[in-house]
Amino acid sequence: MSSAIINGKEIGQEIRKSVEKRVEKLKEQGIIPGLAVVLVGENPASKTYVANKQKSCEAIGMFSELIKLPEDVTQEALLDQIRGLNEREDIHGILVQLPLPKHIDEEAVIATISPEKDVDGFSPVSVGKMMLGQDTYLPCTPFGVMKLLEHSGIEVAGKHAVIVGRSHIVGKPMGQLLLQKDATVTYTHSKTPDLPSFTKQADILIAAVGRANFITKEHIKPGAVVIDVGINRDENNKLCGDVDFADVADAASHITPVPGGVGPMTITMLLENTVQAAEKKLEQDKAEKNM
Ligand SMILES: Nc1nc(=O)c2c([nH]1)NC[C@@H]1CN(c3ccc(C(=O)N[C@@H](CCC(=O)O)C(=O)O)cc3)C=[N+]21
Repeated sequence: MSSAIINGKEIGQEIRKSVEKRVEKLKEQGIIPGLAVVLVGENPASKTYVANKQKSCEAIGMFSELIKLPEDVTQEALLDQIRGLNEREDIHGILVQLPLPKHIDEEAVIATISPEKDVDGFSPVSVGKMMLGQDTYLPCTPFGVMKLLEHSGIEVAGKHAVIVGRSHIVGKPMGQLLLQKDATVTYTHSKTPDLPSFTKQADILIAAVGRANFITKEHIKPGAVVIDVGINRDENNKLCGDVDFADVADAASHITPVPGGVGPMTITMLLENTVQAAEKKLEQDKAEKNM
């Protein structure tokens, strides 16, 4: 069997074009969508990601501001920064780059982001609304995976989706979004015995374990759709996913590469969420003026 490679870069570009049109519309009404990115410390990977996010914002005419704080910033100073951003009229979305240094209470930081500006979809309010199927910002990576499936013409309803990994930011919400589209969902994780016996039942397999080349063809049912959310470095420091692409590619019907699969979609959905935040704020401001 030969598999179709799902091109996240291309699909992401296509979506970005339509997001860019919405940015132009907002500009005609005097609004420039603004994203604040808070970066704590000097983690080189975080710096690269943050630079990519800023570049992507600017490429479609959005405004992005980087708030760089030292590694030893206090919890209170960080919370103050976020409270300040919550109040800013020109900032529609706030993203605090994770992970944060160990002395910082990550949960408290995320909970301080105003839900109206939580374009990452990580805050307790956003997560709760997502679980209830209410209107909210969806976490960018799972949201991006849903768009990849949609744009690739892959039906989700009635399929068995197996998620490997249960992180708050990928595995858990990924299962919810698939469930909302009528998939049957199984969660697996590090304590799942005989993992291949579960993954081999997957019509759609989501690999979000954070271990390089962990998923091999022994885990795959022939014809399965394989979505690789991992971003790891192999022994040669080369970027690679959680899926051993060369091993799995022939067995899968569709597969996402790393790089060029899910990663570009994560950033695309961050742009989408930020533009949506700006649109919502404009609508609200208009409604208030008419009262
Ligand atoms: N608050 C927060 N929100 C995040 O969304 C968030 C975060 N913290 N911390 C780190 C992770 C990681 N992440 C990536 C996004 C895009 C690519 C991406 O575009 N990757 C390219 C390759 C980039 C390269 O070449 O290094 C690709 O897969 O093709 C990767 C990683 C967002 N994260």
